[in-house]
Amino acid sequence: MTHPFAVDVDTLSGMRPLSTAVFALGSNLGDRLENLQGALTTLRSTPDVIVVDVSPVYETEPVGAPEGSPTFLNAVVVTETTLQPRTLLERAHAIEDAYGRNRVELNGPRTLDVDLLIVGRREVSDEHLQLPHPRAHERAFVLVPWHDVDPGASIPGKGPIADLLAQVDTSGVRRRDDLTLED
Ligand SMILES: Nc1ncnc2c1ncn2[C@@H]1O[C@H](COP(=O)(O)OP(=O)(O)OP(=O)(O)O)[C@@H](O)[C@H]1O
Ligand SMILES: Nc1nc2c(c(=O)[nH]1)N=C(CO)CN2
Repeated sequence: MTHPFAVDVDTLSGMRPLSTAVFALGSNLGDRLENLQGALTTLRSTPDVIVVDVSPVYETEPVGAPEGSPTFLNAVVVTETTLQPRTLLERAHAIEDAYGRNRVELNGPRTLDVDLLIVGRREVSDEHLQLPHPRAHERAFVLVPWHDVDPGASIPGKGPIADLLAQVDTSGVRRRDDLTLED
């Protein structure tokens, strides 16, 4: 006999809580806008991920990259999702791979970089995933576009992004109103 309080797996998965997951997109190789657009389109079509905000596109000076590296286009995408952090990282890697990302050269030019900045207030630290992203709080190319779409956001353990933004040098970050990511 079925227990009167039995709950099947589908019902349980339907009850998973929504978290805000924020992604940073970056490209400094190939058709940079097309690469960011491809990442956004793929995120939009990812089951259990709802895109709620997309930042303007910024042209940014490379940080920590080899001398003479091309400038990046960067943007931030805010989502609501029931997926777990590790699953989100897998989705991010799959999107990078689909856009020809070569992950051999550290900080080298890349067609597409998809970083997971936060997943709600989750903190994760293992060899594959760190949450919040360990460098998000110090990166103007992340904080400026993120602040545009969610000025009240915070990075767990680091504080409100508005405060973090006030502490970074934003001179290498220039909004490109002529370039927009489409729905
Ligand atoms: N929050 C995170 N988002 C994305 N990747 C992460 C995160 N935490 C850990 N990683 C790991 O970092 C590894 C290297 O990532 P990646 O190649 O994108 O680094 P990078 O873009 O060169 O530098 P950075 O991590 O500073 O942006 C990935 O394989 C991934 O497993
Ligand atoms: N301006 C800029 N600099 C970077 C970027 C990036 O997306 N934009 N990504 C890096 C590694 O992920 C290293 N340096």
